[in-house]
Amino acid sequence: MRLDLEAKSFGPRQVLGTLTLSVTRGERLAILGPSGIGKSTLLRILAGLDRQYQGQLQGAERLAMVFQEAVLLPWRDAVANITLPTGCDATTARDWLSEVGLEGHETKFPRQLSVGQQRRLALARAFAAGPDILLMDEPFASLDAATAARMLALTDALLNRTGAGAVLVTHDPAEARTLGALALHLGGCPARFQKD
Ligand SMILES: Nc1ncnc2c1ncn2[C@@H]1O[C@H](COP(=O)(O)OP(=O)(O)OP(=O)(O)O)[C@@H](O)[C@H]1O
Repeated sequence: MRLDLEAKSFGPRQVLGTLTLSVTRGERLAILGPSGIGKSTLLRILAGLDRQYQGQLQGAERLAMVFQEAVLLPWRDAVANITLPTGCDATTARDWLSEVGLEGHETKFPRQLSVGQQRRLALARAFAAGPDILLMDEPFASLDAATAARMLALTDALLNRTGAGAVLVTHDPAEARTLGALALHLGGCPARFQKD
């Protein structure tokens, strides 16, 4: 996919300026920058969730998104949390649960899972959708350091195994390095990609 952005504004306030971003299967990008600079706004444009901008988005790739909060269906068990949004069958869902270390938790509801387990369920759901590109908005934030490191390693392994590309929004350059992602730094007003 490729985004040629000219401008993104909220009302009279221009948040993002001219920038170009392209990513395909097997490639990994990280969007870095301070709080409020426009990282999530940029990711929402890439995801097709925000169409109110000047510019062009190209690409027919299959996308899946992972958010900072797991955003699960509270009244459905772990398997249904994967089958309902993705349309995959229960066997595939169980396989993905096992891939993320949630074997034995198939019939649990989100509230019966720890925060780290809920995040892994959200990751399993994202990969079960068979994405070409995984869009991730701070998926490792607000986890304790050990859990975040395990999630990062798991994400790396699953991206390797599936060949999916990734765009990671993060505050943390170390996360970008661990994933081997090309780091793009947003800065300025309106924000653009800064040269290193
Ligand atoms: N729906 C909206 N309406 C008006 N302003 C918005 C809206 N969404 C975001 N903004 C503003 O756009 C700017 C960029 O927000 P964004 O959430 O993209 O930043 P961010 O870099 O992801 O920040 P953080 O790292 O804190 O999540 C902020 O100043 C924010 O207040």
